[in-house]
Amino acid sequence: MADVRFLDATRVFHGAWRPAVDGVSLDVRDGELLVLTGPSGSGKTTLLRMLAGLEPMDRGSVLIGGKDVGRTAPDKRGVSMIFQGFALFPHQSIRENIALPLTMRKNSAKSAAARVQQVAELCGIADHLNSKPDSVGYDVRQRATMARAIVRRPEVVCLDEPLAGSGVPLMMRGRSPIAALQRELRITTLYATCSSIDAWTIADRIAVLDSGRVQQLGTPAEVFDKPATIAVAQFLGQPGMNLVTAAVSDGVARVGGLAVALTSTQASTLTGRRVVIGIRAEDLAIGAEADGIRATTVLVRDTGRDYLVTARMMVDGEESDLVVRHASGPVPAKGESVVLGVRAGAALHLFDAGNGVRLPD
Ligand SMILES: Nc1ncnc2c1ncn2[C@@H]1O[C@H](COP(=O)(O)OP(=O)(O)OP(=O)(O)O)[C@@H](O)[C@H]1O
Repeated sequence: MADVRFLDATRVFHGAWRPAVDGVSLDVRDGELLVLTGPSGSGKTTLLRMLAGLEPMDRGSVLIGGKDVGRTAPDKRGVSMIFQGFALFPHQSIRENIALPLTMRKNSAKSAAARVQQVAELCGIADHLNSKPDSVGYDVRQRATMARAIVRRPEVVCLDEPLAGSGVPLMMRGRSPIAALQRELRITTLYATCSSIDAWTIADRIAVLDSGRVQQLGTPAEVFDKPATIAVAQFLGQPGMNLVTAAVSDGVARVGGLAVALTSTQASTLTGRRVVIGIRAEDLAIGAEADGIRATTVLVRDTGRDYLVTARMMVDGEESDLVVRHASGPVPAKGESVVLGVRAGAALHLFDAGNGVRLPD
């Protein structure tokens, strides 16, 4: 096993107007499950492919276990890469699927069989080796995917959207056997996903990418509680954070009936005269404050547990939508006027509207 270090890793595809991966410096700890997340096209796959040696680097370097592998052939890097979906061949048994990386390298049949058995036992699927992937459950299929990834004893495993297209329902995805197995095996793993929910539930640490750059690196709680940029705030959470632009005068940001006093450090850090106030849906309440934000309900969605109410407000002549998680009390009808207040004790997030960076708390 090994740690991984990207230093200024950069990849510019021919004809592209900006780098796909743009000066990424990132340390992945030995034995860690690091989730790379961010919107589609943010550079997750390209970064993994650079680590695996499948994509050249235009600048920067990548080190595995302290060794620069820039000139090391992909099959000598000790990186195992699993692409989208479970990627198990349906017509082959689980035994054959796990053995594939060995048979492709012409290992002797005897040693391959012994290694497959060993890995299957390690992954808790020895009883299913003769089954076809479609005839076993979700848990076994994920474990078989991981078994195939580690059969050649890699130093690092890369999983690129392993659940995409797998038909795994969202409610099951948080209970990830891949993540559970990774914790048992403690093999350094990079896991790319567009799903902030997957990232939140399985990661030791999350790296949020946007436009090829790492926006923030931290534990799920750190990143969720204190998003470093507007891009991270928008991306993480279901629904994403409400963001409202407010003008600042005399150290106070005002929008609708909402007034937020900036600390002196925040005021001196601000590069312009506008902030973006971030409020999570669960931190807003309907009809809580007479001096709250006046808005009109435009959409009400029943989640089964509560309601997500979208209310439209006008800010400087422009429409802006806020989503409120509404768990109790009368549900407003579409078209109804409402007043939105910030719940007592709720965390408000302040960002510099000029550069999108979080203001110091
Ligand atoms: N082979 C390629 N040639 C040209 N451009 C590419 C190539 N591969 C990726 N890109 C571009 O590089 C950027 C990053 O793509 P990448 O696939 O790494 O992002 P991603 O975050 O993994 O997205 P997704 O989640 O959709 O897979 C995108 O703008 C994409 O269009």
